[in-house]
Amino acid sequence: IPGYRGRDEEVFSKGPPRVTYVPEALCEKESSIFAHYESGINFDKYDDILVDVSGSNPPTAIMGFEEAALCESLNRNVIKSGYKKPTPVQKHGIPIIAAGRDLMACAQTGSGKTAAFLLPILQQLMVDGVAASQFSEIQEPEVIIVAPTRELINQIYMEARKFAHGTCVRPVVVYGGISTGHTIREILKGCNVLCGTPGRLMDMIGRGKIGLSKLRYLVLDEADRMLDMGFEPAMRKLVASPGMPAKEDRQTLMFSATYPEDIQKLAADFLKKDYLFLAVGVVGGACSDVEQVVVQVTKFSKRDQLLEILKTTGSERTMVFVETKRQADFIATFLCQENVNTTSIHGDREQREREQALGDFRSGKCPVLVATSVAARGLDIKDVQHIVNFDLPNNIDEYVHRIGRTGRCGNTGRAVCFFDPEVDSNLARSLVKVLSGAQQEVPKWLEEAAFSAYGTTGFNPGGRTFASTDSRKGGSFQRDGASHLAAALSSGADDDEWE
Ligand SMILES: Nc1ncnc2c1ncn2[C@@H]1O[C@H](COP(=O)(O)OP(=O)(O)OP(=O)(O)O)[C@@H](O)[C@H]1O
Repeated sequence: IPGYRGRDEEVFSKGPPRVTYVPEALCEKESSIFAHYESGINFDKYDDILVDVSGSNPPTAIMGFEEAALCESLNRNVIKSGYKKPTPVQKHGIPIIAAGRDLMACAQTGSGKTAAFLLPILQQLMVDGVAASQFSEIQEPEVIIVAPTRELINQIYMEARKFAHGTCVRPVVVYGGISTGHTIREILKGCNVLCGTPGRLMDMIGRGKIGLSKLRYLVLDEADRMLDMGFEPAMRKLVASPGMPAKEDRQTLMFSATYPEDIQKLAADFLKKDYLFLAVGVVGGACSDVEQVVVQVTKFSKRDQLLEILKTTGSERTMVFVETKRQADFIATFLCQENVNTTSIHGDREQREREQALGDFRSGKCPVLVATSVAARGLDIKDVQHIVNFDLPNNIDEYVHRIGRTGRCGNTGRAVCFFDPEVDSNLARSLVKVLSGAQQEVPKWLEEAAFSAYGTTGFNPGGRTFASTDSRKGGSFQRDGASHLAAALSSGADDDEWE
């Protein structure tokens, strides 16, 4: 029989082929573990951002890492990471978490949210003296961290590994697109801090490799994304899993740069009643270290305009965001034909290819990365100077995350966005708000587009200078109707994790 290769061969198996990809082993050299880029000239300006903590009895903020009373190894790792002074989300977040409180924290992109939760959690594990056991067939982590994409959870894992270096706390990462056998072997070597995307995480729990009875910390990074329509069912399933401590018996921590009010309300289901809400600056505001430029285009002129921009950026790292996976392939191919060194990342590429693409971009081998929204959130890549929104997303929060891939940690960056009035006018109003909120110039034509798109009632682009908006306060935050729904539907189009 043609193609017959024996009874147990994959030829006859149903469903997608088995994933066999195993990522390369990580470099164990300290220079690699602690590799970092420098904070930028605006790092100290973080201190000028208004901070609002709401909820009862918040602990006092710390001013320096020494006040965090970290143990010696953690302190050493903080120093080796090049951190001299905490950012605002760390100054407030660290003592809140150390005090055992639940937290919903909102702080601008690139301002150090990851360390704000990792450091106090690791510190507590060190105090309690946990040690990963290699001899157990079921591993029971003290900490679970979830994030929406594979590359982001891997990055969080790398941060956890860095801060836990030289301690007996063992972080492990699990995500789709890599060999399940490999994942299980890594878990069984011992696991205190489990970083995972929801699909693979639930799979490991379902297979009985991960038990939840020792869980003390549940962290949702990009929390608004984790609780929108795409992932909410998985999160509900996770907290309802057998053995999962009730919310009263665990600490639940949520972080993001954006928090639609409806999501905040829903998030409260996962948090203790007396959770604290920490807002650094404007909830959902863009990072003001990113210079934002909006260019009016037509769908026919975009490609040439992109080429023009890339001529000026040269070998500086640039991320080009597009709306669909097909468009990503198409634009990447086009740029390669024009001799621009380009790679691409999106949900239809194999994990091996995705990691290669990100690696080539990080190293500078390919200075241009064409990406879908799968790369919009959380990724922290050195020296990304430019963002181009070739296609605008249909939701402003997504825009805020995308442009936040530059201008990180006090560095400056530039984001150009193509605005095609034929298709993008529904975003005009919120775009004007975000631009003015970040003290950026608003083009006259865009302001007009915003007026004509929505009428003038209640439209006050410059009005929101500081609006901490804990939804429990009743909220002064106004959102465009149905934008959250649109966001959920659109971002679901290229997110991870159901294998
Ligand atoms: N206190 C600090 N001093 C110096 N560098 C820091 C400090 N805190 C964080 N960093 C660095 O700043 C960069 C951005 O941090 P991080 O990725 O945690 O930002 P974020 O707030 O989670 O952003 P996003 O919203 O995009 O996910 C990282 O490279 C991190 O190592």
